[in-house]
Amino acid sequence: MSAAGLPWVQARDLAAAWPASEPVELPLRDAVGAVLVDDAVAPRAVPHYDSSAMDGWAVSGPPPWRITEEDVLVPGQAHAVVTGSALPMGAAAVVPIERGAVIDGLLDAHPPQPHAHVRRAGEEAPQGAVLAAAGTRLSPALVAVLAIAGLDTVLAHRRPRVAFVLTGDEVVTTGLPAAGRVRDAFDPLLPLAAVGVGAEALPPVRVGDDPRAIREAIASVAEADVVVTVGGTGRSGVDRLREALGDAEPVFDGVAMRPGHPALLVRLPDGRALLGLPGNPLAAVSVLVSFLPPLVDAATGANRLEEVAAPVAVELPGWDGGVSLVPCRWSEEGLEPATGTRPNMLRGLAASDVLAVVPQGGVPAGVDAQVLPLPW
Ligand SMILES: Nc1nc2c(c(=O)[nH]1)N[C@H]1C(S)=C(S)[C@@H](COP(=O)(O)OP(=O)(O)OC[C@H]3O[C@@H](n4cnc5c(N)ncnc54)[C@H](O)[C@@H]3O)O[C@H]1N2
Ligand code: MOO
Repeated sequence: MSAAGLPWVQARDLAAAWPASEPVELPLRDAVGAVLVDDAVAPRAVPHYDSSAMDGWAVSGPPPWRITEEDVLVPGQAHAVVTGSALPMGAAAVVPIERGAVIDGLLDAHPPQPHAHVRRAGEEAPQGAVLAAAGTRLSPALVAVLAIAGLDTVLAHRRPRVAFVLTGDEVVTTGLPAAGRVRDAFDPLLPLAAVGVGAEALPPVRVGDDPRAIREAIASVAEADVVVTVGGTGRSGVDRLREALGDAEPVFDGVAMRPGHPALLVRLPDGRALLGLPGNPLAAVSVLVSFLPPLVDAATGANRLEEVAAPVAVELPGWDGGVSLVPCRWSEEGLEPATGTRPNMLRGLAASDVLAVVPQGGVPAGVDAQVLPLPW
């Protein structure tokens, strides 16, 4: 195995330097994961009217209260309300249904505190408040905030669409494969991992080890912002990815990382990014988790490479050739490396929470290692 390749950190920086997509006006329904170009501002107070927080009666003045259907209350009057009802003018508080009794049209209850069970207009946000600042990635909860405030669209960099092109004549999708054949490991793992890092995943496309078919498959996913291929990154006669890529501009071809050293990133002639994952499943995930998050962040103009670190429970030895990505699980003692982590294996990954990034010198027990969270 060759140890040559671009240092892992530099390869991440190149992915993170990808140009951002053009901002678009997005309906809120499509805005989760998008990054705001402008501040999202409350067009009016939230909530925009005084309302009841309980089913019961809006009341004015001290008890007892005569029940009325008038929209304007004077002291001594009560009006039936449900949760969310606009309060009648003149109402000072709400008496919950379980705290009052009506006899002969007269409501009696303990006198409520002023504003008891009343939601005041503007109590969540005044008009003009910044609900989400420019540069914020919209979570589902933030989109709900914008919807409640009455917004319909936002100007944002939408989350990039990622297409997967899975190569390999030997890959089968059902049943027990014969010797020399292998069951597909990547659908739905890779699409869900892409969603987990903030992208939108298109259904995977499958092709054999044929350069023309690979080229056509890449062209067929024109709606994707990032194309991720799997397999064919090697140098054998059946590894045809580079041939399929033709004149695409290499950004990096080979990274000093283990597993995953054949990783490649190219700029397609139309400017889109193509990330090539090696076929070995653990290597493929290691490359995806290393380079898709910075590509997604860059596409949305976010450009943040968050570094998370945690102590390791036992020494993690280094590798002379570059960075090792080691599947680990959290324990009370720190990160514990999994077993079953050869590049073609998956059980160690399935038992892990993160990939620890181990530099050439290794990480002694008790010392922090950078970690990449597994995106599921
Ligand atoms: N002479 C050398 N041989 C290899 C080297 C090397 O440096 N010199 N590197 C090894 C490493 S490391 C890797 S990783 C692989 C890279 O392989 P490719 O990207 O060319 O991928 P394939 O040859 O197509 O497949 C490799 C392996 O992965 C399995 N595979 C492919 N697709 C799937 C799938 N959808 N689900 C499950 N498994 C899949 C495939 O059957 C092979 O077993 O090269 C090494 N060799
Ligand atoms: O580098 Mo390979 O990608 O170990 O399996």
